[in-house]
Amino acid sequence: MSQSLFERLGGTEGIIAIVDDAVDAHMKNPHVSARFVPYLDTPEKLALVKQHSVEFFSEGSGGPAKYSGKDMVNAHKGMNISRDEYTHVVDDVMITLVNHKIDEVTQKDVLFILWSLKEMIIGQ
Ligand code: HEM
Repeated sequence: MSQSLFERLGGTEGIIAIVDDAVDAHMKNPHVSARFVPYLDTPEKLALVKQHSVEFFSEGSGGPAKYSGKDMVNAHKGMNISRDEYTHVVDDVMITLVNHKIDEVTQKDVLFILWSLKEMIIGQ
């Protein structure tokens, strides 16, 4: 594999588009929408969370960005996210990757990263 994960996700532009569409999908997914829809009332906060998510996936995939958000435990602290909610968020991300025509090896790479973060996100 010669291209980095960052490159295979379409670089910064690609990751921005994926994060936008994944967050839209969370807003429409009845299993998790209540977690995300309130951010429509605070667009600056929504933009910051999206920016942090772009930085997170850029840095984690070999891109140039420096992540400036909270660590995964603290970012989700006090939310008591369930395993079911976690699975729905991962589904939304994977469907977004398919919609963006991201190849299957790259889908697997992202899935593994999301899976490896699971216990930092559930039940915090
Ligand atoms: C699947 C793995 C997940 C990853 C990699 C992830 C990643 C992130 C990142 C990078 C942020 C930004 C943190 C910051 O701004 O400091 C964030 C925030 C957030 N995440 Fe997640 N997340 C995941 C799963 C979930 C799930 C399952 C939910 C709820 C169902 C969720 C709900 C939220 C919310 C509501 C915020 C905004 C928190 C705030 O107001 O600062 N996340 N997440």
